[in-house]
Amino acid sequence: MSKAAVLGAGSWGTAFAKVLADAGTDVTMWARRPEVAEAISVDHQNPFYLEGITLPPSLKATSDHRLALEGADIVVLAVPSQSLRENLGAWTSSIEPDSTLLSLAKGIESGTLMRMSQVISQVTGADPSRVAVLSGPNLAREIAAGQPAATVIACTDSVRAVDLQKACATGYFRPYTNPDVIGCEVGGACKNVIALACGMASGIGLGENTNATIITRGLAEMIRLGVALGANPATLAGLAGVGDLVATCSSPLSRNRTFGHHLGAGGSMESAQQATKGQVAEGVKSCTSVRALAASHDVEMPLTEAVHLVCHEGMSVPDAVGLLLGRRTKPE
Ligand SMILES: NC(=O)c1ccc[n+]([C@@H]2O[C@H](COP(=O)([O-])OP(=O)(O)OC[C@H]3O[C@@H](n4cnc5c(N)ncnc54)[C@H](O)[C@@H]3O)[C@@H](O)[C@H]2O)c1
Ligand SMILES: O=P(O)(O)OC[C@H](O)CO
Repeated sequence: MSKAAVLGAGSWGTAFAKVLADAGTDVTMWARRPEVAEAISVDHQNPFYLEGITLPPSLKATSDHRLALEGADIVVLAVPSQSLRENLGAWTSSIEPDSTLLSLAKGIESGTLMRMSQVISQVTGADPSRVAVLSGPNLAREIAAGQPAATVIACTDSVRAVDLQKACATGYFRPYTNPDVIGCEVGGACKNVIALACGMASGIGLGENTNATIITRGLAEMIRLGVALGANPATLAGLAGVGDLVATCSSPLSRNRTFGHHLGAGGSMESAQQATKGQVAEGVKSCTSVRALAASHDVEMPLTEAVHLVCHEGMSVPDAVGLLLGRRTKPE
């Protein structure tokens, strides 16, 4: 039986730990706060992030990362992108030498413009073949409630990908393997930015035509960037691209969409942060890093640019809409 450490006990870390436990994997979670670890181990609940969900009694949690990592052959990294490097620095010496490192985070690191798998290899020294990424239309609360969904596990080492697939396949969660790590990471990071744009549009009262237009043109941006970085465009036509875009851009459960909606409705960055209940809306920081990554590869990403201008340079949402619609016309 595989032994997994899930490092991070927020919404997705908790929901994915439940998936692993339901699949028969031995799981120990690490939570930053001891009270979160205690609620998971003793009450089989995580009321801080997934209120009302009962967790499997077999799921254990600790606030000591060394205990979680002891003997783990799967290490699941479930903290926000911008905190991964710092957290990994503290965890690296306790990670088992040949374990597989699975990233759940969907973002691009500010400043370095690195994908999460690159950060993981750089900080831990792990060969890239040991690093995997999980990404797809996976809103945590729906998965935790056992609603059927699929996902992609990307790893250049197909044996590790299949081992991970076995460790998390359940009657409600269907993982597909894919060797395209870059495509999965680009899809996961970019869809959050596009979901912010969809939320902004709904916040100013725009309807489904606008939503569909943003999703479709957002996909075009994502594919342009992915191809420039070496991704297979077919990955972005799959669960980790279109699939995740549709789920995140359409659901009120999405923190990114909710954040954007509050900005569109006239709220401040601070009130939008409160609306997401302190949980991470990765696109707010990643819009700037994705924009910079695109610029460094001469890739045009006008929606990403507009989201950056609204979030970080004080542009109003109506002005951003005007900017986008005022661009020169061109073939599709
Ligand atoms: N929630 C979802 O539906 C979902 C689904 C798929 C992927 N993801 C991705 O998974 C990653 C984690 O998301 P989440 O939903 O679990 O986030 P969250 O905000 O719900 O929880 C974040 C967790 O990381 C911990 N943490 C450790 N160091 C931290 C730091 N320096 N700053 C902030 N938190 C820190 C927090 O204590 C918390 O347990 C993100 O990249 C997100 O995009 C989320
Ligand atoms: O709540 P969001 O916007 O972070 O999106 C959650 C997941 O990434 C959906 O797949």
